[in-house]
Amino acid sequence: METALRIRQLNKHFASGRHALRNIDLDVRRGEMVALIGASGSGKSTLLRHVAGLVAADGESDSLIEIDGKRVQQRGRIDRDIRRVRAQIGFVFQQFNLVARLPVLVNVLVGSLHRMPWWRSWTRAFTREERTQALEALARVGIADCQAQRASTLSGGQQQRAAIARTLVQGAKVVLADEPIASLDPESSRKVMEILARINREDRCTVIVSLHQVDIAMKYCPRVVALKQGEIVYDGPSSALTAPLLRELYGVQADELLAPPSGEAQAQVHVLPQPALVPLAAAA
Ligand SMILES: Nc1ncnc2c1ncn2[C@@H]1O[C@H](COP(=O)(O)OP(=O)(O)OP(=O)(O)O)[C@@H](O)[C@H]1O
Repeated sequence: METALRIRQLNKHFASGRHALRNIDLDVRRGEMVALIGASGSGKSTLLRHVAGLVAADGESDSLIEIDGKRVQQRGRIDRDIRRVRAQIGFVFQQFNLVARLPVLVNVLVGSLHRMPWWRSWTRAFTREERTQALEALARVGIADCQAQRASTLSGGQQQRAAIARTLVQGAKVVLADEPIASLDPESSRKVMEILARINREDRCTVIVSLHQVDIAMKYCPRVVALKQGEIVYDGPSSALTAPLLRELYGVQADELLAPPSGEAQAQVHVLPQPALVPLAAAA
């Protein structure tokens, strides 16, 4: 088994005293597409930020996070070589994180900066080959015709697709998408999720995507990891995650996860067979 992500004993207390992540152990195999679900405040973003090496775990813990066998952080210390590890990780955040005033093509080309000598990255002297590659990535996500526009003029869905194109140019092995569809309409959400599923299938890119809605997770991700108050309460096939099981796991909070952004896929949750409660250990 090629492990794309390994997390051991991850704990995080914020300065406020909030215990945001509790004893997280998680392995994701290369080429998996995994949904991270949970009610608001359950720790999804905090977990992804730890995986990205943007936040350090509790110092006194025996924690470890590795991507593709390379250490992101251990015992609360971000690895010195984190830039090299991050070059393997593509980020797609809710807030798009594109440079608004720059053209879409340049935003996508930023994905290739880690392969360049510093002087070229400073002058943004991209080669013809790099530009062609960026255009191909934009074509794959269906927005090649927007390449010359400023990023700020794109719709939310288009900006998210540009962020995905940037991860393609980067050659990311693992894509971390933190609520990438949270602020999008149903049609844009569908497009973004389909593109993520396609790069997972076609490029064997490991995708870990945090989502609010279970119906979307079930539609696109074979595996679901569910968090509740910083703890993994379910890790298993999305097909086994039924509405009654969610209610059992989350109580009243389940309604937040079952509420559809549109009517689109919600019916799937209800037509599934009665739940076989999957114990955590067996599901992992
Ligand atoms: N920098 C911080 N300082 C203090 N507490 C924080 C910080 N970041 C997150 N938290 C707390 O940690 C908990 C988990 O937050 P997190 O943003 O990871 O949840 P989430 O599942 O991503 O929520 P949402 O779906 O609303 O984005 C919350 O209680 C939040 O208030």
